[in-house]
Amino acid sequence: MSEAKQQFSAGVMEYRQMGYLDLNYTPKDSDILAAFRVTPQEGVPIEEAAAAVAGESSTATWTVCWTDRLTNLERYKAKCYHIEPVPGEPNQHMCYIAYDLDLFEEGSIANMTSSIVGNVFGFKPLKALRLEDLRIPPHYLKTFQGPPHGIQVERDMLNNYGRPLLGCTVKPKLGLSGKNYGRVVYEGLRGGLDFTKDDENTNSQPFLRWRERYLYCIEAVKKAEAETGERKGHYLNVTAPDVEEMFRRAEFAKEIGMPIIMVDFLTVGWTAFTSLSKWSRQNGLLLHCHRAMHATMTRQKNHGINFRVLAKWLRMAGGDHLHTGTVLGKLEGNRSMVEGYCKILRDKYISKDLSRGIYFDQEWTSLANVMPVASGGIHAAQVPQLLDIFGDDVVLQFGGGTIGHPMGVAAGATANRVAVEAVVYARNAGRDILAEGEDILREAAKKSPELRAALDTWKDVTFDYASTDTPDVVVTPTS
Ligand SMILES: O=C(COP(=O)(O)O)[C@H](O)[C@H](O)COP(=O)(O)O
Ligand SMILES: [Mg+2]
Repeated sequence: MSEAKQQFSAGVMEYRQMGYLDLNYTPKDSDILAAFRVTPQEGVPIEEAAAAVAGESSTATWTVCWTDRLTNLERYKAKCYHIEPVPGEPNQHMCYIAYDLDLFEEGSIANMTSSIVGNVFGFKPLKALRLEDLRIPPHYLKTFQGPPHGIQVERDMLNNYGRPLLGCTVKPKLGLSGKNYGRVVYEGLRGGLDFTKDDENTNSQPFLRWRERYLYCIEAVKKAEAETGERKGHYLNVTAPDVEEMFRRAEFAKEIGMPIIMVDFLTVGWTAFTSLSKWSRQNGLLLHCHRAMHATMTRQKNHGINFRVLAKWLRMAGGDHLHTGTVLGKLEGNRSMVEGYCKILRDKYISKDLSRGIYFDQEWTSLANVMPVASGGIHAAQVPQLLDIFGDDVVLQFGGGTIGHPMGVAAGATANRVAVEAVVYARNAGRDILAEGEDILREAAKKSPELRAALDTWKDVTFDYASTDTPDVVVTPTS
């Protein structure tokens, strides 16, 4: 039987016979490309596993369907065009798959995720599957709005240049009354922070309903602005049980004059998030994005979705801030990986760089960029390393590292602000902030009892655990 005829004979057929493996295919500029880490079940050849991933994430099912002949399946089939073994991991291969642009609805991350990370992750012949990276062509990017504002507009709104922005998550994150909550916000902002924020699960619980929290927070922001002459903000979390309620909260945040809101973009879902992003641009509010729930899919190296893919989708759907991990703090984050996420969020063009886990070149066309947020178990003594890792365009968020200060919340905020200004000043004067970091902070602490107390309290606190997610290819610097 000829190959074409065989392809349309009734019965079950291997995916590679159905044309989902095409190692001679040259991807088109307009194709969406995906890099999958594939671990097949024992006895399943990698070529079949790779073809199945391409098939199940595009047009295929488990048997031949006569309706396949009613369309141009050749065009709509995703094609695995390249397979390579993962160094040091005998059961894993990187499989590169190309998808035709017309497989995806314009401007819809919901549609893209239902396709590329849909059913295929539960497919029985695979032991594990991880989406490591995507190449999004300009043709598709231009159907997205992207971040409502971006880094430059944010700095202009805040009139704040040349240093990292400083934030703080209110703690305890649950249980405070509105008045006490507002006091933390006011103390943090008057002490020198630019932002304070609701935590991911601070929504509208019985002990503190959202409207009351919003009113106490705006009062604190306005008071701190009047006292310091600086622009301040508190990210009001608008995450809500339904979309209508989410917008009710966002509208109220705007009405009372808060310049920024926040949302847990994964738990509200891509459709709700994309609507909120468009609303934020139309209404001139910055949109901070907390990534609660991400580690359920990003943390294990052999299965799930790498965070860099979530970061790309977030930049497409449109957030102004995104949590990226801190490298040094209490939560997962290998340095090379975090540097890669920051490049994805901030740069206009990103080159393939396997040492940072970046599998494709990526041109961002005219989409605005996103401010990374380093948050989770960080404190003033780490500012030299944080500045070395993140540079200036970042929000450094110290929750416990502000509110846990022995002299109080405002003193905690002052310690962080003094540390950041001293290290930025030293760097700008040409000093080596990594080698001399401790001296730089100790010198600054001579005139700042707040910083001295912070250093004495936290200087030895580190979270030194092995990362679960590291690059496959480690490039050692030559000089
Ligand atoms: O509550 C905090 C940090 O509090 P603290 O500063 O007291 O540790 C944030 O929710 C985490 O940063 C989230 O993690 P990530 O930023 O990795 O998404
Ligand atoms: Mg939190």
